[in-house]
Parts: sequence; C-alpha cells; structure tokens
Amino acid sequence: MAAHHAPTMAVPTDAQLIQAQADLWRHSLCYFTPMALRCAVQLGIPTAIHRLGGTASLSDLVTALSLPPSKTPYLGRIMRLLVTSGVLASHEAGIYSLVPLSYLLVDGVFIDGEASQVAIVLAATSRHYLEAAMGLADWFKKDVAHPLPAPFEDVHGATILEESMALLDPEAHEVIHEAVAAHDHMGIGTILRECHDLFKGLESLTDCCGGDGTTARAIVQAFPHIKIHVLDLPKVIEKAPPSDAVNYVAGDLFHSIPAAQAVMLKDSMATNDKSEIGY
Ligand SMILES: C[S@@+](CC[C@H](N)C(=O)[O-])C[C@H]1O[C@@H](n2cnc3c(N)ncnc32)[C@H](O)[C@@H]1O
Repeated sequence: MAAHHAPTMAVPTDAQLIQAQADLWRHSLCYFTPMALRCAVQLGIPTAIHRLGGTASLSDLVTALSLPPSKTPYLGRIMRLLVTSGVLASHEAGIYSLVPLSYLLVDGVFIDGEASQVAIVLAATSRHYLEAAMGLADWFKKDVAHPLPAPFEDVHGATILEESMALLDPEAHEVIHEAVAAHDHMGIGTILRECHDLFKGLESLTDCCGGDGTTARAIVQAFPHIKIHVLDLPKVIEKAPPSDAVNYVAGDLFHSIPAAQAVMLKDSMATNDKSEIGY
C-alpha cells in the first residue's frame, strides 16, 4: 500500500489559484519585454523619436522607420509594452517619448563621451545568450569533471570574449566586445561628479579588473596627482590603448594586486571559477 505523506502545503484558496495562474503567465511570457526592447533597438525607435523632436505618434514612427502601414497596430502593441516596462513614456494617448533609459539607445548620444548602450541590448538578447539560457536544464543534468564548462560554453563550445567566440561567430564576438566597452565607458563621469570627495587625499589607487583603463584615465584626468595601476588579465592589458597616465599591470587578482593606498573594484565579476560568472 502506498505511504501517505502529509501535504507539504495547504491547497491554495481560489483567490491564490487565480493569482498563481496570472503570475505563471506573466513569468512564462516576460521574455517578451527584452524582445520588445531588442526590436525597438533594431528598428531604431529611440533614435527616430529623438530625431522627431522628442515625441512621436505611431504614424510618425511608421513613416520615419519606413515600415509598411499595415504594421501600425502591431507597432502599437510593442510601444505599449515598451511604455509599461519603462523603456518609453506616453503622457498623452498615442504619443511616445524617451526616458533616460531609451535616451541611452539613441544613435550617437554623448554623455562624457560615447554613451550609446545599444550593444548591450543586442548582446544580452542575442541568440547565443538565449540558447545558453535555454540549455540550463541540460547543463544541470550533465555530471562532468572540473573545470565545469559554463552554460554558454557547454551549448556553444566557445567562451565569451575569447578567441573561440571570434571563431564561432565573428559578428556576435564584435557585438559582445562593443557591449563590454559601452558598459565600461559609462558611469565614471557621474562618479567623479557625485563622489568627488572619495578621491580627495588619495595618492595611489589600483583599479582592480580595470579593463582597458578607461576608468583609470578618467580619474587621472580629474586628479592628475593620483598614481594609478590598472590590473587586468594579460589578454585585456595587451589590447589596452597605450597611456603614460596609468601603469598597466597584466596579472590575476587572485595571485597578486599592485600595492596602493586604495583598491577599486568597479563592475568586476572576477572569480577563479568561470562557471560562477556565466563566461
Ligand atoms: C565588466 S569588466 C569591468 C572593467 C572595468 N572595471 C570597468 O568598470 O570599466 C570586468 C573585468 O574583470 C577582468 N577580470 C576577470 N577576472 C580577472 C582576474 N582574475 N584578475 C584580473 N582581472 C580580471 C576582466 O578581464 C574584465 O576586464
């Protein structure tokens, strides 16, 4: 006779069941939000709204983007999703405008240098990333010896930002590099303006995982007396633009960190286990 186990939880109430079903639909379909964002970037919607003076109707956009008029109602659905997800604003029915997020997706936008974050959207919503995510269950089931391949490596046989990715898909490799650069190039201007006092009295600094030194060069420009070491992996330092203002150190933070009064870790996901960061 089968053993009877005590129920692990009480049967949900009708109200809870209705809410649970609604939540299930929401969680199962919420991937449409990044897909709508990708669609907006690929169509050039933020740039079109910007060029139209900051606000646009659906028909303005259909004309500006040279879309078939028959697609107007469908564009309206995408625009509604973009508004509800905070990518665009609509203060008047049928009229759309940019918000700070979509401003970052306008071609050629400059804030402390090139600020467009289009590459991040294109990389993060690329088929390579999505296929890696879709392979998660298979990845969990595989019992393989260390070092564990990250889900991305497991599905594609290539590693993000490495030569293997360039061989697999040169175009996607380029987009991922552009995404990392777009990410790295933004933010330090705001930090220098808003957190200026942080750097006062500092004589030396190590930017740990400092990438190509963009952040360090911006700090030296604002505080020329600070001596800055930029530590990153050899493959990154090799490609860093030459600069007399900073001292590049090729290495691994798990082995040694150049001595300085302060160590900075900005947007760093360094780990000695690649699978932990999804690379
Ligand atoms: C997202 S980037 C951030 C770059 C930079 N901090 C910035 O904000 O512009 C992360 C950096 O960490 C570096 N990194 C990863 N593991 C590292 C390690 N073990 N030692 C040194 N650098 C490492 C990568 O090469 C990459 O350049």
